[in-house]
Amino acid sequence: MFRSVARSAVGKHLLRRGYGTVSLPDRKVAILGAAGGIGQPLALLMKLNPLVSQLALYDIANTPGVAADVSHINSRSEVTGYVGEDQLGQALEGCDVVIIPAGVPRKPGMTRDDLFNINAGIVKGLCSAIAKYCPHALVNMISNPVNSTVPIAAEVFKKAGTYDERKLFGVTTLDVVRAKAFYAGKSKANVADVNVPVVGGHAGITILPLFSQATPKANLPEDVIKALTKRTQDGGTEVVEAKAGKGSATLSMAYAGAVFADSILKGLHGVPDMVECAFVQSTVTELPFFASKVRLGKSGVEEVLGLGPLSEYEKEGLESLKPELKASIEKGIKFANQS
Ligand SMILES: NC(=O)C1=CN([C@@H]2O[C@H](COP(=O)(O)OP(=O)(O)OC[C@H]3O[C@@H](n4cnc5c(N)ncnc54)[C@H](O)[C@@H]3O)[C@@H](O)[C@H]2O)C=CC1
Ligand SMILES: O=C([O-])CC(=O)C(=O)O
Repeated sequence: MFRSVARSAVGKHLLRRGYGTVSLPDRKVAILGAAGGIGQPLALLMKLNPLVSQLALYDIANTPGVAADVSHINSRSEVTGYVGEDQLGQALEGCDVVIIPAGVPRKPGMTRDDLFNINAGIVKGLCSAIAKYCPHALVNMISNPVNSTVPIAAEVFKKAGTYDERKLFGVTTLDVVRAKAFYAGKSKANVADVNVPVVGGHAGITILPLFSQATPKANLPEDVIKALTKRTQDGGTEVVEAKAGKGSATLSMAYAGAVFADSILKGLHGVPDMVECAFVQSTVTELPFFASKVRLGKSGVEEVLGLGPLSEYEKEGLESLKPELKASIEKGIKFANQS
């Protein structure tokens, strides 16, 4: 364990715009896979979050350096690095939120499902440890294929008797981030004002942006909506190809992961109306897991919101995505129960 203490002078009594003037509670956040392409910038961004008091950085290698580096930033949280499986328990103990970007990324020509064979086992092992050491933590799953790793996590928690559907999230925020950026580009709206829900799952056609509900309204023609939809669905592949064998999205994902974790922490803190899209246990469709808007609160998911009115194009997209999403969910459930 590598403890690098750089407590900020302001301690837990913070006076920050947006966080209120009251003293902030202690919150421990762990990042599993913290030395990776996503893990490192995500560690940086979580170090900047005043709602975090303890930041535990865990990986199978290289965490001491990342923890030492991040710990020198003069913000609130105390940073501790943990390396190797025998330190995983210490990293997790007392955690309120666990963020998981552990596992291998895609190379050109691969689908997210091609990562299943390696990442399913990694996620299963990490979730078994979460069930043991911090069974009440909220879990933000980034590792791909999210459409399968979230069901794997749910099964592991069910077997351990710790499953709480309000506390498990597949992080699909990057799809929303991309949809917002691409829509702003076409509609000429101020990107900071743009909102676009993205539902379904997190792979190819299972990613369904609802541009008919995008705000500010722009009345974009059908061919532009179709092109925006395709670009959002292929956003990950666009980055994988541009990186040409050096991995997939890391910086935009770290940003998205930090945005989502901030909303989760604000929900825990009682900030009202925290709504994010996420891949959660759901009855919105006949599928057991589905990404849609969820209202976040003191126990995690407070309410899974419905899809709202869909255009004909989106209705078709919804029906087309279901078989693939169903198969990915079932693959995860089967894996968790057979091994
Ligand atoms: N949900 C989403 O929107 C996105 C998900 N991803 C996924 O995130 C994952 C990580 O991507 P990168 O950070 O680019 O990969 P990376 O290879 O740069 O980093 C992964 C890290 O995980 C660590 N790791 C491997 N096994 C581990 C274990 N058992 N316990 C703890 N750490 C372990 C590695 O040592 C490495 O540091 C990939 O599966 C990728 O597909 C990537 C982008 C977006
Ligand atoms: O495309 C990938 O493999 C990584 C990912 O999930 C994304 O960037 O959306």
